[in-house]
Amino acid sequence: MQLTSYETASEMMQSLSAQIASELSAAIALRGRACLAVPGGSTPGPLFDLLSQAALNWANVTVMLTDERWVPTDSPRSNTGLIKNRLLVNSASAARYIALYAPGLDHVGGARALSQQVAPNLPIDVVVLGMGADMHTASLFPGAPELSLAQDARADAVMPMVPVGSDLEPRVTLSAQALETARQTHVLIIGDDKKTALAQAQSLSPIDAPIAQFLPNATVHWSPV
Ligand SMILES: O=C(O)[C@H](O)[C@@H](O)[C@H](O)[C@H](O)COP(=O)(O)O
Repeated sequence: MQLTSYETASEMMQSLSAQIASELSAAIALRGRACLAVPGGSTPGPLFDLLSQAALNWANVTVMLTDERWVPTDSPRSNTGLIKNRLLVNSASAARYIALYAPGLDHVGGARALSQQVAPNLPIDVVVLGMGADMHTASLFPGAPELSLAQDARADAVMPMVPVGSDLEPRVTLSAQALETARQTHVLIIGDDKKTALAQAQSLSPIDAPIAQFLPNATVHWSPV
């Protein structure tokens, strides 16, 4: 794991956006196309604002979420809303987007159907992971009954998940295998509570701290505020 600390979130977002753009350009130069997976939540909005303006051949980039809340895409809880408003704009509006939501299906049937769409795009070239203070990443939640299935190397590309002990909605998540096989892994976190959680995760197993599985190959980007 490499930890890069920044003084401010703004400095961190600029640096990470430039790194991602360069990694996607390199993937396009090598293979003609690139796949980018990004988190939802409250942290990455400013990263998306910058990345959407990056000069690269977005028509050859497939964008997907690392995980999605199982709510209609016009819900304020939908990560797709965030992606459409802040990433798939400017130059990045030319990118192809695979939404991790299927109207008319529940999160279990939806995960099965979406796996067929996601699998041909693997491996991911660049994944950005968020992390909660409980050490979840994507929607791999500690304590969830579905966690070990999503962490099985034979899991479908997209798996259902219901966070435990909260009133959060059901979700779908990329499987641990789909996330772990990414060619470049960035973890993006802000604040002292997440730095403490990161340190704790390094000595725990992925069952207790799902982020732990991805740290050996990750660059972690952290700023205090
Ligand atoms: O849909 C989501 O909530 C996520 O993709 C999730 O994994 C997120 O990255 C972490 O929960 C951190 O969330 P914050 O950035 O809001 O702290």
